[in-house]
Amino acid sequence: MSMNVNSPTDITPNSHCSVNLPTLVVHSPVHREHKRRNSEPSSPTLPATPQYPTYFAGFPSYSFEPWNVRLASRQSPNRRIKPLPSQLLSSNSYNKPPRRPSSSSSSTDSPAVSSTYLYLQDDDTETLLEEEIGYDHRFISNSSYSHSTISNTNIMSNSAGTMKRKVVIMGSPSVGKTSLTQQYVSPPTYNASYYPTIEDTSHKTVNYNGVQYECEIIDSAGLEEYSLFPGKYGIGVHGYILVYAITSRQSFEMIPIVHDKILDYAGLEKVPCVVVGQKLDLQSERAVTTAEGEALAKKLNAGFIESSAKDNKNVSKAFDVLLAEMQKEYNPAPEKKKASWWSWGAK
Ligand SMILES: Nc1nc2c(ncn2[C@@H]2O[C@H](COP(=O)(O)OP(=O)(O)OP(=O)(O)O)[C@@H](O)[C@H]2O)c(=O)[nH]1
Repeated sequence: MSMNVNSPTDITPNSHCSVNLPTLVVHSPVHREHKRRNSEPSSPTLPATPQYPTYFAGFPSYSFEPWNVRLASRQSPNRRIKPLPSQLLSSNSYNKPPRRPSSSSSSTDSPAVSSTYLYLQDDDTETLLEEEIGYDHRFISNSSYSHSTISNTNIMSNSAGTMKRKVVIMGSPSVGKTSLTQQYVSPPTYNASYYPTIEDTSHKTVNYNGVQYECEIIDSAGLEEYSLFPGKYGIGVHGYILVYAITSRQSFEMIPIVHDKILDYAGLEKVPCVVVGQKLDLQSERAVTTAEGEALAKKLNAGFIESSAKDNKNVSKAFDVLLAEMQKEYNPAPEKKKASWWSWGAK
């Protein structure tokens, strides 16, 4: 606000005027932090806030201005950053979702969510201020913001205490993903003919380690090295079966690539996985040793098994290994109570 001042007599104690004075703006880290914490009030011209009635209810609303906000997901601080989806940029405002519970939380189960980082980009200094949020990727990847589909597996699927598990089977073409799935879901099923899969979903209820799981198993199309990772396989998925054929070196080399794509998409350091060396019956054509398979699985922090869908060998074990990995991640056994000091003396 400014006003021309003609002479000193124009200025009276009550005159509504101000004089243009140089303003010193200091953008200290404290100032930026203050800005970040007080980013709540937004311009009245901003479009309406999208509503997330169930999942995001009860969390404080965050409003951002498009020129200094950028949302990115990443696995670790040095990883590549995904661009902000246009629909979120245009929305400008959303409710902050709940934090992702850590695997050590006392909850019996955890939601299949991805850790995502939210960056507030300071317009003056380009400093990235970040805030970790627990975040379901459907939030950004589904342009219709259809939150009715968000899975929160903290909730038991029914009164009998069954837990839902969504599993995706991935790997190179023709390694035996479909054969493995079919043999598991409805044994004995084995088809020597090869029909490339586009996508197939099947269900099986299993009891593992005293817990009943309702598994949704998605048999995906074979991936090539430069295939784009299908985003839908990074959403609400609890675990992955990464399949190669022991007869194909190339399919084995695809495993870390697929694994990396999954982590990249999910923005996580770790996802429950089992590496499966398929076609175990074809020993004479073996191109990948068991030790190599084990070493790779260890490197990827995954379970490992070799199987033959043809002979129905280790097929259900492959799924059990994944269930074990998922149990470790989502519903670990409660820590044993430490003996208190007085109980030592009582012995
Ligand atoms: N010898 C042997 N052949 C197998 C085994 N599993 C699958 N096959 C054969 O390998 C071929 C491919 O099997 P699929 O199960 O269709 O492989 P896939 O990985 O689902 O293939 P895509 O749909 O292209 O991704 C078929 O001819 C199967 O009969 C196995 O354990 N042993």
